[in-house]
Amino acid sequence: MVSKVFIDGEAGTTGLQIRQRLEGRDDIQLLSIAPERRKETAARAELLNGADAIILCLPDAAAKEAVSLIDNPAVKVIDASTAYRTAADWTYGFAELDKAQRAKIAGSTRISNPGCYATGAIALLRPLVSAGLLPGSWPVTINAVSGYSGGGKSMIAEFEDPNAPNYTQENFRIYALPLQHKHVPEIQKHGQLELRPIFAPSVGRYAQGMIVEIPLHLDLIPGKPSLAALNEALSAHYAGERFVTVASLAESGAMTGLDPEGLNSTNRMKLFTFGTEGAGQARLVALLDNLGKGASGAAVQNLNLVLGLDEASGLS
Ligand SMILES: NC(=O)C1=CN([C@@H]2O[C@H](COP(=O)(O)OP(=O)(O)OC[C@H]3O[C@@H](n4cnc5c(N)ncnc54)[C@H](OP(=O)(O)O)[C@@H]3O)[C@@H](O)[C@H]2O)C=CC1
Ligand SMILES: CC(=O)N[C@@H](CCC(=O)OP(=O)(O)O)C(=O)O
Repeated sequence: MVSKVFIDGEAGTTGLQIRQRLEGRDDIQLLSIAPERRKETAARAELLNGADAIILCLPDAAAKEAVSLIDNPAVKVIDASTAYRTAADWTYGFAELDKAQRAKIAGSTRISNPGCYATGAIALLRPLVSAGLLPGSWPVTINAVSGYSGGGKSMIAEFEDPNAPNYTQENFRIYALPLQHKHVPEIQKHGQLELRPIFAPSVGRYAQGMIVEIPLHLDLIPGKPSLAALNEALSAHYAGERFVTVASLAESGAMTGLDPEGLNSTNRMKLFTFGTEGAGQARLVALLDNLGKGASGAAVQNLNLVLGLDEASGLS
């Protein structure tokens, strides 16, 4: 059976990458809208209701409008925006969240694709909170760096196009200084944190690739977990997963640095537990492609699940 898929916002950064991942597949027929009609309500409504599955790659307001245009109850929706990531009636599209999530995604018609930073942070936090190694009440801080494609077409122009009104020659900057980044609510909810985490993101002068890290004072945490215990809990949680892997303590211990571009163009994420055993501190790190497991790759993984196809189709 061939499933009909419509990507609303297919000309954007996330939409284009999803399109590239789906093109050439014989189990999927891509429905397209004429570029000049891509913002016309009537044209979009027809495709939004005529597809088996749709992927929304739009700003939040446009994503909400698209959802309001759907009246065919059979249509399966994957939304890449922030609009529904903490909504109770939507399923969070991180298949590796816990043992039940994959089946929940497969059985849902409303799936919110996680934020890129949130994917890394939740991947590190959730298993440790679930295993009781990190109390949900712990004051968590999260630091991260992203390539500029994370800001979509406008940020790509800011860094690449000297004629863009916002063109910059900066090599690096921190941002989200009022501590109100849009990913914080989903990190808090799906990371099972009672306290709102402090999130300190930054962007560098490279296109794509992301590092998300959580430093911990292990000696202050009840039970004083060891680095090995953290590493074991992460490894156990992701055992058998194809797209999320955990470096062994030996591998992490032998490393002298980490390149944020290391998993570019893949749907993979790798987790590391850095530190010196016995020294009471840990630096937990997630490496992923903000446009891969952080966006388009995850969207295709969710599409495969919801259509009952091989979860890894079109993904590496
Ligand atoms: N970039 C990333 O790393 C990630 C992005 N996302 C999310 O995905 C969504 C899309 O982001 P991104 O691809 O980066 O953004 P882009 O700005 O690159 O693309 C957005 C696209 O949506 C189109 N669009 C805007 N409004 C409408 C509308 N009313 N009707 C139809 N099309 C519309 C835009 O058209 P036009 O071409 O005219 O501008 C553009 O093509 C956002 O919600 C973002 O938060 C999620 C994870 C990661
Ligand atoms: C570098 C940069 O600006 N990144 C974006 C986040 C990436 C993104 O688009 O967030 P979603 O995953 O929620 O769509 C930001 O911080 O707003």
